[in-house]
Amino acid sequence: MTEAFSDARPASSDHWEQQYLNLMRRIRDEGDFRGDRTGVGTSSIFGATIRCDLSDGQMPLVTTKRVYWKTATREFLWFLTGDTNIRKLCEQGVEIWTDWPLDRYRRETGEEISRKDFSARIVADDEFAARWGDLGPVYGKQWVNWPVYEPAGDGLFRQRPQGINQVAEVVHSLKNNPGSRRHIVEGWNVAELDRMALPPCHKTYQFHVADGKLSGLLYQRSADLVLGVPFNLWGAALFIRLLAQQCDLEPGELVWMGGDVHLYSNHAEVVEQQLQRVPQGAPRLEIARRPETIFDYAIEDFVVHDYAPQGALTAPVAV
Ligand SMILES: Nc1nc(=O)c2c([nH]1)NC[C@@H]1CN(c3ccc(C(=O)N[C@@H](CCC(=O)O)C(=O)O)cc3)CN21
Ligand SMILES: O=c1ccn([C@H]2C[C@H](O)[C@@H](COP(=O)(O)O)O2)c(=O)[nH]1
Repeated sequence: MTEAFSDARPASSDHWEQQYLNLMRRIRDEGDFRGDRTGVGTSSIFGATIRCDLSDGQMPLVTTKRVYWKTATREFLWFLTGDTNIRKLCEQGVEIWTDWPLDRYRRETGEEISRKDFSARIVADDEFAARWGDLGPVYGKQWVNWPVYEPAGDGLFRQRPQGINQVAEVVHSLKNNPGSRRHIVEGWNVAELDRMALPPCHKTYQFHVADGKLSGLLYQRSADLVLGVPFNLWGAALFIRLLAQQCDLEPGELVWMGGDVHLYSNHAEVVEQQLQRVPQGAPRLEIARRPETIFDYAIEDFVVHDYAPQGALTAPVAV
């Protein structure tokens, strides 16, 4: 390659987000079109990787459209509480999970309530929230309270009052045995999948320490590239940042691996618009406080610098 040619390359070609856009383009051009569970239809490929450097506060925050990183952060902090009821999300104006309980409510009662009214009722009415707002034993429950059963004699089993806190265990293992190959947080509890509103998509996190740096790998079995993945990349990077801070490590790299990575057919127009855009800037996350444990962060602790996203692109979510 000549000097002149290499200078002519757009500065963005080594921007991490180019991997995201290249994947989007590849699925658009080469994906297998099929009907899917939601009835919307997708183009899909199997197996993809995105790698992002997290040094100096860098975050994989998509710049070619506005991504609500505070919403994604609130969702992540909610996972860490172990809560599985959408009420705490709705209270904060986070509606990304509301469509699933709403769908069930409409199906079971036949009532044509709007999403706004449903969410308001979840917030206002304890009993209603308990009856209709729970997603089943999804992410948070498995992360911090994976159920354990122990023999109770006579061939019977009882559930231990406290399940396994995988997140606390990973903090412990990172601090005490950094070279371990077993730093894993798993959401795929096979025995409980049928009680979950949706089986986990970002199902397996693995962490790795080398040279004082903490890297993380997320295996996501099913990936809505337009709506879900920007949130999932943020969440996975945030997970690394929180663990790194708690364990006195520097953030290393995020490796994202997708299984079935897809574009919903009703996102086609958004995809075309987004593919015209060029990634710009390097947003950074500052964590303003170091709380006692990984379970004590609050939304106010997070400040994003240098995020000037291109215009919002809205797309419908397939339920
Ligand atoms: N089809 C589908 N895609 C998903 O990404 C997804 C699911 N289902 N089901 C479970 C969760 C819920 N997630 C969601 C749901 C909605 C948005 C969404 O509508 N995002 C908009 C608005 C964000 C906001 O309201 O703040 C966006 O423009 O990113 C994102 C992630 C991710 N997951
Ligand atoms: O964090 C998430 C949660 C969900 N998704 C997407 C991936 C799929 O489009 C749907 C889930 O449908 P399944 O039939 O269970 O695969 O939600 C995501 O991308 N990220």
